Amino acid sequence: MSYTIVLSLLAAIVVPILLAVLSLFQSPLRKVPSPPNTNLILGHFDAIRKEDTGVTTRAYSQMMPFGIFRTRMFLSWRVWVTDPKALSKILVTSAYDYQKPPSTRDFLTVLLGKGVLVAEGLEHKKQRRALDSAFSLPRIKEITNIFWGPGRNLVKIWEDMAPSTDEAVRIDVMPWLSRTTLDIIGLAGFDHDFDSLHKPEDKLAKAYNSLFNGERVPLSVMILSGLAEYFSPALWIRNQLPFFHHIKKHRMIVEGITQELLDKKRASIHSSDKKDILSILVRDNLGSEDPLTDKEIMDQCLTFLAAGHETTSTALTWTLQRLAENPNIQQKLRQEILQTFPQDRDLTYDELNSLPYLSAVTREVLRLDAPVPVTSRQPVKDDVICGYAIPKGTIVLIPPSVVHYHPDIWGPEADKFKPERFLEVGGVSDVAKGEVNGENERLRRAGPYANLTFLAGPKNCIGHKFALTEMKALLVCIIRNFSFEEDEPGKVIGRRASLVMRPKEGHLYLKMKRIR
Ligand code: HEM
Repeated sequence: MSYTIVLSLLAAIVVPILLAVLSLFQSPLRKVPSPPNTNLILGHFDAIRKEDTGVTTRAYSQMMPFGIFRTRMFLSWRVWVTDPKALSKILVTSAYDYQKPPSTRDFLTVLLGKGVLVAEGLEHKKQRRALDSAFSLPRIKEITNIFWGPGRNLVKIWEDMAPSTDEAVRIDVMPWLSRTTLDIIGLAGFDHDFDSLHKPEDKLAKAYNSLFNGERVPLSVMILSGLAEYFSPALWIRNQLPFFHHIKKHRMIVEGITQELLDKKRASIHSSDKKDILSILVRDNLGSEDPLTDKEIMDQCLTFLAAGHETTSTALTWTLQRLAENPNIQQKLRQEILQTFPQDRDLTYDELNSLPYLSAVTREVLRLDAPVPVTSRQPVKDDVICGYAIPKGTIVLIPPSVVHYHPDIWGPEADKFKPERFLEVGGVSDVAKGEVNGENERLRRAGPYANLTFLAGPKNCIGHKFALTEMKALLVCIIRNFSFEEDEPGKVIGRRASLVMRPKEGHLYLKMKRIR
């Protein structure tokens, strides 16, 4: 009897693996160009994992003809797409036929619930419709004033840490920026003051750090996620690992706090004209023919907290590092801010956007250090991309960290930090926006798909205007008050992507000095 059970179990595991091996040999994906690799078991994944985020895949993409290439991860192929026409199909025209893979959606569901980041098809359209007004330009203009409070709190704390204009202090900027953006999303998202800048022991801040600042995703989780493509119980086994229990535990803490916020909001919704995202959502929902359920609203809250917090703080962390590495650019930015607005006061949305160099610096950092370096999709039916047959279920990877560094698109100095490229009339920026015809034919063809920081199409980042405005407001606060130097001049800071692309060592030290 037990012999039969063992045999059945073995068959349940071995047969799908054998079928997977067989399908590799029969797959039409074999025709997609692929860089060489020598690791029989892990395939290209081994090299990709060992290097800093983006380094290996950038090398692969430049080795291959432009537009599409294939790598192997264990027993399955991954197809990387950088061709603008193909990207426009995957992200825009056929966006709902290209879904997030089940293992990603399952992972995000454990982390955030079933908010708009996880939803697909009609469910996604419904959720996105419900959220659109809260993230529209007029709303962002209304909440820009909220960004200054946490910005000024940060400046005050850093002033206390760096009391003199003569002496620099060594500071890990990352946790401070993370707390600042958490406080901002608390106020702008829910009209709630977490004040995590002053309360490092804040329950939510701690739970969040545990969720996002944790260890690298373990190899076992990656292997089981890969295996799940052929053997679906692998997903269940993966979700029993301690890594997932850790996530669930901290998520429950975050969920408890957001439930309190939602209850408070509901209780006062008729008597308030608050402009925060949750108030607008709850208010719009009252008059909607197709309202979101309580659970759906809760899950949106978790999604904003996650999507709107670490992405922006990571982008700001990289901005300060880039400015420390480039003192001339830092000085030019400071000059623009001080000359245009000599008085230190809260700026409006339009005033913030009247600073072209600030805008160029922000865009250049988001190009080179895109917080989401790669995302994935899976076609729900067979398709053809760049002339190659792509069977239903293939994992298609869309890598901003490759596209943004491609010399064919961004020119021979693609890997250089050069905010000026966004200021040249008829230069890369205008061409990428599709506004003028530039000299670089490839860039002109790439148009909006040259810059994928916030992706494109119906599932693009709903918070991109929020994020850009928040980054600019915080940079104005910081750069007019402090200067930054590299901690170890010339040292290359490694990049590591878990959910967002952070410094590999888990911290980012800089030398900071007060300016006045
Ligand atoms: C620099 C900062 C940010 C970056 C680089 C960024 C990037 C992205 C990217 C690449 C996606 C698409 C992911 C995918 O479909 O695979 C996305 C989606 C999303 N982002 Fe952001 N984001 C940022 C800030 C924000 C902020 C501040 C918020 C909210 C306050 C936000 C809310 C969202 C939401 C709700 C989605 C899901 C949209 C949908 O699927 O319809 N993001 N973001």
